[in-house]
Amino acid sequence: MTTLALLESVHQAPFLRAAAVAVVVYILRLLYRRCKCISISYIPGPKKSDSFFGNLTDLYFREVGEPHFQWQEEYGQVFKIHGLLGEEHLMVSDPKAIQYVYANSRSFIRQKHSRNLLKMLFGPGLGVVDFDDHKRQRRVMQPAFGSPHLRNLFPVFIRHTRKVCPPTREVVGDSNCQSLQLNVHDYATRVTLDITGDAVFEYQFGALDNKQDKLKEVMKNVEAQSLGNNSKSQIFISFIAERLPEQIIDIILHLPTKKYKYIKQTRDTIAAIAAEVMTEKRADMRKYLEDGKDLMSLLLRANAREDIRRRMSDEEINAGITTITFASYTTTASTLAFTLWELAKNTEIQRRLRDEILTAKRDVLKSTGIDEIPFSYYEKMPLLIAVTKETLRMHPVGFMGAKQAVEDEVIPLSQPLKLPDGRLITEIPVSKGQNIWINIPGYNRLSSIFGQNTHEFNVDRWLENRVDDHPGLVGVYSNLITFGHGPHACIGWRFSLLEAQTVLIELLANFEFRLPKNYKGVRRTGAATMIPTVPGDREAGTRLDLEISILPDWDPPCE
Ligand code: HEM
Repeated sequence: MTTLALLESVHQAPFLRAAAVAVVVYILRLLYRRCKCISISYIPGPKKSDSFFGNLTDLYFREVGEPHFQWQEEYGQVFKIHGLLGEEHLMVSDPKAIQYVYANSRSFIRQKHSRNLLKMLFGPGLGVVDFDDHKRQRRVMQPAFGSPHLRNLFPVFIRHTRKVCPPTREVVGDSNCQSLQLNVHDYATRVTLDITGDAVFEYQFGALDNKQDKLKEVMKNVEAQSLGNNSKSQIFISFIAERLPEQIIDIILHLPTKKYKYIKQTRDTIAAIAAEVMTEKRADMRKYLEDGKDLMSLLLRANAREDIRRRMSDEEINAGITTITFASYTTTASTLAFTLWELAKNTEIQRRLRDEILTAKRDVLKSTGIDEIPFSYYEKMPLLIAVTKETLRMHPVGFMGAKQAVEDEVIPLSQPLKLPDGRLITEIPVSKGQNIWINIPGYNRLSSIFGQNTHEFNVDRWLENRVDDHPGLVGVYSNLITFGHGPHACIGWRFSLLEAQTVLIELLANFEFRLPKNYKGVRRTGAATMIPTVPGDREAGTRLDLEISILPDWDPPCE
């Protein structure tokens, strides 16, 4: 193609025109930033792996954690990595720096490509909006995720959890040998989707009854095949496309690539479900205008307000439903699957945890006559809590802490950083637009916080050493950064803990989990969240196979 023909096609195709403008603006911005001199060039860090893509190929193509741990080992808690076209990014696992970046939500917001991707998928929901819009939406939704309301939701958790066991027992029981290899992620996804729908919106997805095949199929594809970047050309297209002005990002969804085709399919499917939820609830509007603390009542009451400072628009409510659905069920399902994987590898811990669960069940049955451990009792189950914390530490599924400075800022450090010329610095000035990655996998493995051998799954660090006794560190739960920190920290962390623990109790009381006979490992793959995949076979989608067998002599049975 001649230069003239190329220019002509750029001129004629709106997307190419927008892309060309984005590249030019980007290069000018880069040059401007270089001239302005608040540079981080002097900070040590890994060499580029690729002259064009910098270290982004490490971040996207290697297993989640591998580059994070390697660089942390080599350069410490603060280092520089290379982005596309010579851009320089900061990566931090320093607790004080993390605290500062997360807590100052007016100075640091989600990186633009990540914000655009979420906006494309869900619209202007929590996680995408910032500043006053974020404060307003968060204030409306918060009561639905507080401890008092969760108490009301517990029966919903139990109801759906109990639906997992009978069909699984049937499938395993029919297999002649009383054990079977199953994709546990699939079961976890179905139960968390059903719990989210019912507990949050009183909507019955029916995934455990195989009613929501379309959504499940779409979501399986979107995570494994399109929300990450699987090739250099995908990194490049995402780089351009997801940096376009927010007002026109929707045109990207018409790009003829597999990635955006899946994203569009997903968006259309979940938007249709959100619209269905809204229509259904509006038909029964009076019920929601009362004093309920469930999310639907809170959203619809906010929608009906006259005061625009407290009102939520139809578009925001739709975005709220889709954001919560996605943020809730994918994350908790993968966390559950990683928990079962750790228990399959550590059979002695699995045995001890099952003992704790069965003892609790017997105690409760004896004292109350009810075969159901109330959630207030979970606090008296130290191993259940330790297994949960250790899994969240080892496998933080929301692994991408992609932040960007909105203005020139100075980030403080908890310990001095030694520069190559011998100088020690205790803070890092950054300029407006600087990309910062919170090294979430790396922080969760810091031995200064979590003790020795942090790459090993060891529940004793929580039982004996009480590593969460350190006061004033980061995170909303036990010094872990897994649920984020500050105003944008996970709104559903308590919901997720209660849900995962309830499902785990039921599964371990009924089944034993082992590594499958042809076990080839599990790959922690980066997409929008961290998902388990089969090593060397991303096309197989999100998958974690384990060998399951029915436990003998469990009484009373699960339903
Ligand atoms: C193990 C399960 C989960 C993990 C690891 C997780 C992790 C996270 C993280 C790290 C963030 C912060 C992102 C940032 O810094 O911008 C976040 C935000 C969020 N999470 Fe979760 N999450 C989980 C479960 C849930 C559940 C169950 C819900 C809802 C029921 C939920 C809803 C949200 C929402 C709405 C946000 C955006 C909050 C905001 O920007 O104000 N998450 N989550």
